[in-house]
Amino acid sequence: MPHTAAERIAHFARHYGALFLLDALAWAIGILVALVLRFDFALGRIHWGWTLTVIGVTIVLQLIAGWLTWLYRNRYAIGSFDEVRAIVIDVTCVMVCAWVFAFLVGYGNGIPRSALVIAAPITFSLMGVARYIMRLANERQLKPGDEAEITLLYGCGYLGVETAKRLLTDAQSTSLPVGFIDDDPVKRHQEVRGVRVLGGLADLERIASETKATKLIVCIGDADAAMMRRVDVAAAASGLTVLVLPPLDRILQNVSSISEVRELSIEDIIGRHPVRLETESIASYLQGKRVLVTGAGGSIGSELCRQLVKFKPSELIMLDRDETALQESQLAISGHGLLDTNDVVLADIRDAEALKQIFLERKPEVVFHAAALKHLPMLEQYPDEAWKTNVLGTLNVLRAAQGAEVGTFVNISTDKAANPTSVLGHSKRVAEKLTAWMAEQTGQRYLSVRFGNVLGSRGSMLPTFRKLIAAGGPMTVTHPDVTRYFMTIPEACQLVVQAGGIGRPREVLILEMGEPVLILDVAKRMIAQSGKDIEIVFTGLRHGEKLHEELTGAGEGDERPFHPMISHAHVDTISPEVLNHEGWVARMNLTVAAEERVQ
Ligand SMILES: Cc1cn([C@H]2C[C@H](O)[C@@H](COP(=O)(O)OP(=O)(O)O[C@H]3O[C@H](CO)[C@@H](O)[C@H](O)[C@H]3O)O2)c(=O)[nH]c1=O
Repeated sequence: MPHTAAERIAHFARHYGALFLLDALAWAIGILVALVLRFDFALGRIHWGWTLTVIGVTIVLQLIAGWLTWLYRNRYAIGSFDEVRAIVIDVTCVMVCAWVFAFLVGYGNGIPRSALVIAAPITFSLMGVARYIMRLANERQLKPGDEAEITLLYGCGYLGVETAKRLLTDAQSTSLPVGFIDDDPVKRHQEVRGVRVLGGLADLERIASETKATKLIVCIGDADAAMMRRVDVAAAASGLTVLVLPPLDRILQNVSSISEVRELSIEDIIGRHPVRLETESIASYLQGKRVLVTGAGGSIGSELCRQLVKFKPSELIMLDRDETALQESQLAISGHGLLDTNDVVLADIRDAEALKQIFLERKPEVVFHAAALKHLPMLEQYPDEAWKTNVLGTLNVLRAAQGAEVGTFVNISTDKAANPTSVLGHSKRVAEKLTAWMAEQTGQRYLSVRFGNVLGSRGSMLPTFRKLIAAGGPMTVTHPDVTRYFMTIPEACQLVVQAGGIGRPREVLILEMGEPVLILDVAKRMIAQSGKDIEIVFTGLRHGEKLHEELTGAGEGDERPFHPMISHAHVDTISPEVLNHEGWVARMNLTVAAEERVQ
C-alpha cells in the first residue's frame, strides 16, 4: 500500500491514469459537442478561453467525484453493471457542480446554461463505451487458447450463461464455447458474449458438424437421468463427448468451479436427483439422540452412518456381525479403525439374547435396521437363511427395540417385497409386516422404507459389470428386456433419514424413482465407455426374478402427504404368534434343490 502523497499519486497514475484521462477526454468531447449543438454548428460563437476553463474545472470535478464514487479505487470490475451505476452518480454530481460554475461564467461569455446538461449524457455514453472496449480487450486476453476444444453448451439458462462467461474468461480452460443448444423456442435468438443459441437437441448433429465441436457440456441444474440418456444418445450420434458440471450447490458454495467438468458417468445415466431433506423435522428427531444402525458395515449401513453423524446424535452405535466391515465404517465415520471404542458393536441379528442385552445396555432411541441378506439368487438356493436373517433376525431387532423403548424404528426393505415372487421378496415382506405389527404394539413410529436397486451397492450389477469388463467379458445380462428402478446410495440413505422424520407408524415409504432403466442399455453404455470389444450373453432370468419390478403391491395405496417424491403405502400386520416357517415356505415356488434344503 502506498503511504506518502507521492507514492499515492504514482499509484493512482499507474492504475487509474489512463482511465481518468479517458474520462477527462469524454468530458472535453461532451462539452464541445454540447456547445456545437447548442450554437447550431456556428463554431465562431464558441468562446475558447472560457470553454477551456469550464472543461478544466469539469475535469478537476471528475477527478474528485471519480474518487468519491470509487471509480478510481478498485471497487468495480471494469465495464460491470455496478460500475455503470457508479458512473451515473459520478456524471450527475460533476454535471451539477460544473453547471453552477458555467452559470457563474454566464451566457454572455459563450457558456449557455444548457451546455452541461447536454454534455452529461454524451460524456456518460463515451465513458461507458470506453470501459466496455477495455473489458472486451481484457476478456480477449483471458480467452482459452487455440488448443482448447470447440464446445457446445446444452442449456442457455443461468447455469449455461455463467458457464459460457466463465469458460470465455479462463485462459487455462480446455473448452471454448461456440454455441448453445436449447430446446426452448423462446431462447432461439439469445446470445451471450458472442455465443449464440444455435438450435435444439434435435439439431445437434447438424450443429456439431457446422461448428466442428467435439464436446457438449450439460448446463442444466436439474437434468434428470432420462434427460441425460437423451443427451447421451444425441451426442453419441453427433460424435460429441458429453460432460457434466459439478453440482450447482458445490459451485455456489465455491467448493467446485464451473470449469471442473467431468465425463458423464453411468450414475448420471441411471441416477437421479437426491430427494431434498426436510432438515428441520429430521434434525429434531436425531439431534442429541442415541442412534443405532444394524448392518452398519454394509454399503447402505455405512453411508447411512456417514449421513447420520451430520445430525449430531449423542451416540451413533454401529452394529454388524462382520468385524472387518465394521472397521471400514469406523474408519470412515470416527476417523480411526482401532475397534476398541463402543461406537462399534459386534453382534448377529440372529442372536436374540445378545441383541436384547445390547439394546438394554445402550438404550438407543432411534434405530435404523439395515442388516439383511440381499442377494436374490442366493436366497432362492438357501431360503432358510432368508428366514433366519430377514424374518427372525428382524423380529429379534424389533423385540430388542421394544424392550429398550425405542421411539423411532426404520426397517429397510426392498421393492421386491411388493407382490413378491422371490424368497428375498417374501422374507422382506414379512419383515415389513412385523415392523407394522410392532408399530401397533408400541404405538411408536415403527415403519419401513422400500428401496429400488441401489446403484453401486456392494455385489450389485454395476460393480459386477465393471469387474466383468475388466476381465475382458463376456458381459452376462439376464434378459434383453429386464428393467430395474435405480437410486444412488446417498439418495437411498437420505430417504431413510427423511422417513424417520415424516413416516407414520405402520407405513411403508417409497421413493419416486422415475422411469425404470433397461439393464441392457447400461451394459452397452459401459462397454462403449470401456472402449473394449466385449460380448454380451443373455443368461436367462434366474429363479424368482421379475422382468420388471413393482413399487407397491396390490391394495397398498400411494399417498404423498408430505413430500411429492415420497409415497406412503400401507401393509398388513403379522403377529409373531402366527409366523409359521412351513406356511411361509409353502407360499413360495421353490426350486427342487431349495425345497430339499429347507428344514
Ligand atoms: C449381477 C448381474 C445382474 N444383472 C441384472 C439382474 C437384475 O435385473 C439387474 C440388477 O441386478 P442386481 O444389482 O444384482 O440387483 P437385483 O437382483 O435386482 O437385487 C438388488 O436390488 C433389490 C432391489 O430391487 C434389493 O432388494 C436386493 O437386495 C439387491 O440385491 O441386473 C445382469 O443382467 N447381469 C449380472 O451379471
